[in-house]
Amino acid sequence: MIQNIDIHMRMRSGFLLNHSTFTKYLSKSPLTTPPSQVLLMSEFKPFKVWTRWRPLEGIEARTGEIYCQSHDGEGQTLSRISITLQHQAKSLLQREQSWTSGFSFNGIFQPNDSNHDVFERVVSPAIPDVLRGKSCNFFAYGHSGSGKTHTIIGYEFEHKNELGLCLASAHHLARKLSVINAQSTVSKFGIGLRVYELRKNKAIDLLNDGHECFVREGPDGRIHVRGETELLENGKVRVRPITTRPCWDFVQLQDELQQGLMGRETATSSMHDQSSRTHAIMELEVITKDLLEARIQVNERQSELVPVGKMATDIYIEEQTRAILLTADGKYVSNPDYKIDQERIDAAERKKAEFESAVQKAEEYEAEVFTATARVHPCIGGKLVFVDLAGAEFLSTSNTNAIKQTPLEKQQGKQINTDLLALKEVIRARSLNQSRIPYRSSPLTMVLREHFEATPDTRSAMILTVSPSEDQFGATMNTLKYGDLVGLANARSSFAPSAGQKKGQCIP
Ligand SMILES: Nc1ncnc2c1ncn2[C@@H]1O[C@H](COP(=O)(O)OP(=O)(O)OP(=O)(O)O)[C@@H](O)[C@H]1O
Repeated sequence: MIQNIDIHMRMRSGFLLNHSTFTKYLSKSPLTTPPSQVLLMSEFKPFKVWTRWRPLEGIEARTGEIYCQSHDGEGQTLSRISITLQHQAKSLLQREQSWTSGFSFNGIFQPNDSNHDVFERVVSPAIPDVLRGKSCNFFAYGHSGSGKTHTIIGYEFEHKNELGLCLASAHHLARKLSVINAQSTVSKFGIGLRVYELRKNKAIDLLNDGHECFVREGPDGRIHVRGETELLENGKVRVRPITTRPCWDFVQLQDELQQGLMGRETATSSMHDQSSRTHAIMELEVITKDLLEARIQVNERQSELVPVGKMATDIYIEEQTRAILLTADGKYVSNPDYKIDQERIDAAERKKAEFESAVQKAEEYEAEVFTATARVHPCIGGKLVFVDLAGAEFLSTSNTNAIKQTPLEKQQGKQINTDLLALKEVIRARSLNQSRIPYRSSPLTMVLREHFEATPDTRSAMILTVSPSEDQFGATMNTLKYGDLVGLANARSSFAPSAGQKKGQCIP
């Protein structure tokens, strides 16, 4: 029998992890985010912004190509982009027919650049960080059909040059780990793969037959993505974490990833009929067998604690309820015939404490395994996270090539746009240094918070995928404007004025 049990219920039922142990692990445990509700400027964590133009596709050639120029800033590593419509579009005002960004882009990929070129410039420099145990995140952002899936996952698995960033990174990382493994007799390092997609308010575990998971903010202010809670036959409750599949070589990982992604939902967008209708998140974490086993032990102990904690709460409530009476005029008064059985309550609390202590021990053991493995090599826990966002719908009436959608597909398109609007607001709030970042607006932004707040010394990046087709000018401009906001915030943060430097000197 499977039941969905709200994570908060575990707290109400008295299931509380030891706080210091809990905090210690959350920084490296999968799928949890730091508890910051308010992101202060001092905590602002920028990431790089790249743009990738995709080639013009057959039918698009009829409507023409956007005129695009890029300019490198003098003495800067950042570039700016100008785009102009070559043909007059009646639906747009004159001022809407061209646009120029600030110096906000770390690099611009041209239509003939391969996935391998993108990997070499964007992700490859981050691998040494991952091998030092850090976390690096890569997002593809762009409208439907602009090339996000092509970039992050890829479509041609037989051609090494066209592997998407996720697989190209896995290939690279697996090679590095095999060298490390050859030198170590103590630990064998592998890649723990997690693949899930966000559909509306749920996370779907693609490595576990599409089981539903829930994105929730815990009472500790952290975001948890956890699988279904099951009530087993022996009365045990199991809170399933999202699946981590250990992969010991690249071929195994590629098989697992491809298999998992087959369960991803695709449908017709206004641009094409194989559109990803969900946001897919792929995590590659450096793991060992011992670490995964220690995590399983933590999960087992937590599962054992849930019913015991609930029992303690139930007994307490039962005793309190028996001790009061409801009078005919609707008032609660003490029941003179019942004396609270404090011994019963205390016995249940003692049992709960015993199980809490078992959880704590399992967590401490996990920490020991982690620390001991990190002494062998610091790569343990290093993470690469790839996010293939569902494409924003291009709703312009001027798009004569738009494909017809069913009402359900239109509805999905609206949901995607709502999520991406929330993302845009988060990006805007960050770029304006607002004290409150609206991460709670959508499950997407809740999950992405961890990635947005990644440590400042990582090489995390957003890749804006854009189409050169004139009939997608508005969507392309919107994507570039998002990136511009992020890039300018990046510049502000990186070039925060030091003594003697004028405020805003590096910002156009
Ligand atoms: N850089 C590129 N080089 C060659 N082909 C590309 C490139 N980018 C995209 N394409 C092709 O364009 C089409 C649409 O790309 P893709 O499916 O990656 O878009 P998307 O942004 O993921 O769309 P959606 O959000 O609707 O899923 C695919 O056929 C893809 O192979």
